[in-house]
Amino acid sequence: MLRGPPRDRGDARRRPGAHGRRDARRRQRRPRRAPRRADSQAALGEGFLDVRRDGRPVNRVHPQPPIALTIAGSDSGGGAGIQADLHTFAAHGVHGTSVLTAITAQNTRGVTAAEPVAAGLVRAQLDAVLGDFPVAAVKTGMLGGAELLELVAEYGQADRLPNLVVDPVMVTTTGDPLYAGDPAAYLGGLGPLATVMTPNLIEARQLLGREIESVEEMREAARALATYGPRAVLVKGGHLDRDGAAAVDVLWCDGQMLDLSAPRVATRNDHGTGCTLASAIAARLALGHPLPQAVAGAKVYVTEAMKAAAAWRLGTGRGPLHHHHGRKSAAL
Ligand SMILES: Nc1ncnc2c1ncn2[C@@H]1O[C@H](COP(=O)(O)OP(=O)(O)OP(=O)(O)O)[C@@H](O)[C@H]1O
Ligand SMILES: Cc1ncc(COP(=O)(O)O)c(N)n1
Repeated sequence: MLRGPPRDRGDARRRPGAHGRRDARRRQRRPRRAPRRADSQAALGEGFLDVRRDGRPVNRVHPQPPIALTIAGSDSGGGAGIQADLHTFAAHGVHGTSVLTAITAQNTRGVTAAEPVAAGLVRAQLDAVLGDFPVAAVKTGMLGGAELLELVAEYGQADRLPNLVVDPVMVTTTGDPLYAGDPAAYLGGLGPLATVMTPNLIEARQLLGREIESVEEMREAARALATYGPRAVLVKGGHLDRDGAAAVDVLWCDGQMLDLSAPRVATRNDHGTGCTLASAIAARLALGHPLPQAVAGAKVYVTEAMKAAAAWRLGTGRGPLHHHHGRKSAAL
């Protein structure tokens, strides 16, 4: 279990008196564990979330949450894109900011229309967010084509996109194309700037121009993609062996290969799994988790979100995940 600093128990415990003195004696006896935190978080106040074994964050009192940014398209159905990312940030106790790159007319059955946001307006959103908030981690999703990809790369090259998680979104679960540019531009443009790239099987095939049919070939693909400069590459195996017992992803990180396996959830609600995974990684990086733990924890979070939504019928096609599983509604 990843642990943060001890919980702030509130004013009552800080008042002088018997309990206060007893607590003070206990604190003296117990050696204090040094909190782990990212440098970028030092400026953001105390504390980050504990994460349970099942990946759900433990609710802690934060003087203020860290901030993450998603640069992605809107999904009118609320299952993927910006909407999934902001749900995921909120579920992790991270304040979400967003730069909209495209508007899609989309539901659980597919995409019926999509328009990119003008580059000038994307730039204005980036300047508005990055010029004001101390953003601790960034996730990119749908960029639509070369123009916005190059624009985002410009901000990365200027060191303005810390802890950059690049989800090279090219096509939806339902088979609709979301990227019109050359796949190689992803590797050249964002590869060297990425902390981690998270292609699914189809995207990894397009990026490398070769077939990937097995976990061993996913490992080779992760190694090959890492030569373009990202610190880590996660090749996702959601589309491999759909009838198998496990959903296996492979992570190449700092020269080491890790297989991340989770029980395969029997569900038709798998819309937005890739967006959710990438934004959960970004949220955990913003919270100060080390990279491999951030990726492993994010995968557990996605598995639990899939399980919790398996019986939902929110649309007639492939529905969204339950991003806030394990949490009570604010209306209760
Ligand atoms: N049925 C499932 N049960 C458990 N985990 C799954 C299942 N399907 C996908 N996953 C996991 O979800 C994450 C996203 O994987 P996937 O390969 O589906 O990415 P993606 O295609 O980018 O997602 P999306 O469906 O949003 O496009 C991975 O960790 C993958 O292993
Ligand atoms: C705006 C937007 N961004 C990303 C996806 C990919 O998600 P999925 O493959 O689950 O449809 C999507 N459908 N829409």
